[in-house]
Amino acid sequence: MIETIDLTKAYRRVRAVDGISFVARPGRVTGFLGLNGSGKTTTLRMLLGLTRPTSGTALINGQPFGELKNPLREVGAVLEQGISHPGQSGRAHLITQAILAGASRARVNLLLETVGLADADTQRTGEYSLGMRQRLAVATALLGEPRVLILDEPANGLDPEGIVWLRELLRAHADAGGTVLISSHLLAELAQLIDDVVIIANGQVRRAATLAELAGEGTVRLRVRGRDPVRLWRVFEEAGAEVAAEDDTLQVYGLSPEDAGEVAFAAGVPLYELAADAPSLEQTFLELAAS
Ligand SMILES: Nc1ncnc2c1ncn2[C@@H]1O[C@H](COP(=O)(O)OP(=O)(O)OP(=O)(O)O)[C@@H](O)[C@H]1O
Repeated sequence: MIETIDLTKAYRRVRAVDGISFVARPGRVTGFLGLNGSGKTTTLRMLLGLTRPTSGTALINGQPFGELKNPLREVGAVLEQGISHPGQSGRAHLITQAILAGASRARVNLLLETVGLADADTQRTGEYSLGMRQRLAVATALLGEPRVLILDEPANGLDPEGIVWLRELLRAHADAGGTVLISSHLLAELAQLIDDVVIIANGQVRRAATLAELAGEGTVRLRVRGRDPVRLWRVFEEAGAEVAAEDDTLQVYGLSPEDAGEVAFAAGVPLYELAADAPSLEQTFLELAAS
């Protein structure tokens, strides 16, 4: 379980994180989403005891990171910056980290298999691709068999096969009762991976929901074509809609198809086409993340 309560980090000029409260539950994969600079990394760093909050609380399994008795056995993390020495092989890196985490050589072997690096274990990490480095970082995070996983932009650099691998790994972790918090600036990148979403903007939570709930939200877009686009544009705006044009088709936001039809009828403009597009998840995310 991960919980933040009114968590805040102020730098001299910026409130990087501004009163964030959310929960990531066991058995669920939670996507932590926001545009660049919205405060994701700062929040994750506070959860991991790497940045001190200005105020508020960040808890892992009910305790601040600094008070965890055996942190490497409770929480594993993949942060954005590289973690390994470029001259060290993947295996050597994992063995060093295993000593810190109190993990066995057998676990190192198992994890090299799990993350698909068994055939590249003696290669220097400096020669690894970005995707291989992400796999090594995930293996490192899993060394202490932690129940909580925190991953900052782990999908960066992964090819489609890597995304499938990550999805299966995170799903198995959550199904076994683990808690997973995974950040990204693209919802599309995580849509296949996550159960819940927490969307932040300017250091504040804009929406916390299940992915299924979010899929039912967002502004429906109407595509309208009629005899007199200029007049249609005006009457739709007068009815409170936002309107944009693409060739002779109007894109209308904020009206139902029924209302748009009635407005056009009242204005005496025959319609040739009226279609409603459900918003994509990405569009709904952007509406919230840019607000
Ligand atoms: N050490 C720092 N000193 C001053 N400002 C900082 C510091 N760290 C972060 N910030 C600012 O805080 C805000 C949030 O940054 P943060 O890195 O948490 O965002 P992010 O959502 O992780 O973005 P990205 O996806 O680009 O990593 C930004 O405006 C950033 O410039």
